[in-house]
Amino acid sequence: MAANTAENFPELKNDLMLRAARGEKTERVPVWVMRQAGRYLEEFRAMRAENEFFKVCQTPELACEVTLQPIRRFQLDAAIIFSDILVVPQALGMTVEMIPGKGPSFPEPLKLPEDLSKLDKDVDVNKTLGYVFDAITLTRHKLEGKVPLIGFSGAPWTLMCYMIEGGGSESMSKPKQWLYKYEEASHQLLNILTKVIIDYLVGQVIAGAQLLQVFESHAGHLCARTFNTFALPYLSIIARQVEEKVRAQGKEPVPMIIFAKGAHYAIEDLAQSGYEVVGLDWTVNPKTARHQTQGKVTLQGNMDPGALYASKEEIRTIVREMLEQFGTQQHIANLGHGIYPTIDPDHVEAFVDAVHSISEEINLDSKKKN
Ligand SMILES: Cc1c2[nH]c(c1CCC(=O)O)Cc1[nH]c(c(CCC(=O)O)c1C)Cc1[nH]c(c(CCC(=O)O)c1C)Cc1[nH]c(c(C)c1CCC(=O)O)C2
Repeated sequence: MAANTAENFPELKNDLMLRAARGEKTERVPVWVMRQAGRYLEEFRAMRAENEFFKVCQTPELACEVTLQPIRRFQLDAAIIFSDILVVPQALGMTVEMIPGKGPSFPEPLKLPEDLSKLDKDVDVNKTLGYVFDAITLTRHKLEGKVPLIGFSGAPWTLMCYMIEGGGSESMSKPKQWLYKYEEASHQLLNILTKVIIDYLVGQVIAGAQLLQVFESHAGHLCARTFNTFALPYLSIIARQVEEKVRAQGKEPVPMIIFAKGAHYAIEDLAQSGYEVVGLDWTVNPKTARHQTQGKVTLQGNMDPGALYASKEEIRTIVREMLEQFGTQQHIANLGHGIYPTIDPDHVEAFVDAVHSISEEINLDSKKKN
């Protein structure tokens, strides 16, 4: 079957991630790693030496290749399509550059409410982001059903941060000014983003994505009050409308993961916001999160990304503690944020293998006891 059509995909051989996300029983804990395709892999660095960052995103064959790199090396239970959250501001008409050693940069960030008129408000995602859909479809075929493929988008507040701040920042003071000075314009921008994000995520499912993760990476710059006003309502609309619109297109909805980094104050609300899975950063105590979410959702996370600097033996000890705290059901193991570029890939292997072998062992022990 042609690799460019979103049909007749190879049969899925490992559905652990999907079962865990839906709250079904799993014989071992599935695991994947945020930024699992990235600079800690020499084959990724080789690809980047030849190709500019957004060129990799925009070329389905290259994005597919990079997505598969960690899958070839490690026994991961999911692949995540190689792209970036900032392709959405690009689709809205903004210029984004990826500057080596610095990160993303917007030469013309939004400064005042009137700048909203510069954005393309009627984005046709098939035209502007069709390359991501093509990369997803190609990757679904090339994965040969080995593991499911995760699609993703940045969340409205997080994208608003970059579009106004113009890049990374310690304080995100410029977008925060908008929240307090230009409340109406802030909601206008968040609505523009929500609309395109919904279309974008639906398009990813139609193209073949089997789970979706929404990255609210800058939730930690908000407080409970601003999160409830400027982030949570939009996150809920996204979960609800993506499900409805996927169904309306005659497709089965896929499980959705919300990762709101730094939103420890919102875990109870996030568990009721329409997502099947709530991702936790490494500052959250798994037992507290279990208590707050009461089995309503699957939890994802949350080993300190820095723990991959520990020895392989120490990594096993840390993984065991993490699994004991989460329990082995309704859990998807991951780091609490993206992997650092200076991590030794052998330690990623130790992490992945430890999650599998230790969770299986705990499950067998509890079966024997019963
Ligand atoms: C905030 C954010 C961005 N991008 C993303 C987020 C949300 C996750 C998070 O909170 O980290 C999401 C993202 N970015 C990338 C992926 C690919 C899929 C994966 O393997 O996880 C995903 C899921 C590739 C990338 N995106 C980027 C890289 C490294 C840049 C390079 O290759 O030169 C990769 C592999 C660049 C990027 N892109 C972004 C930043 C701030 C940076 C620079 C930071 C850095 O240098 O690590 C924006």
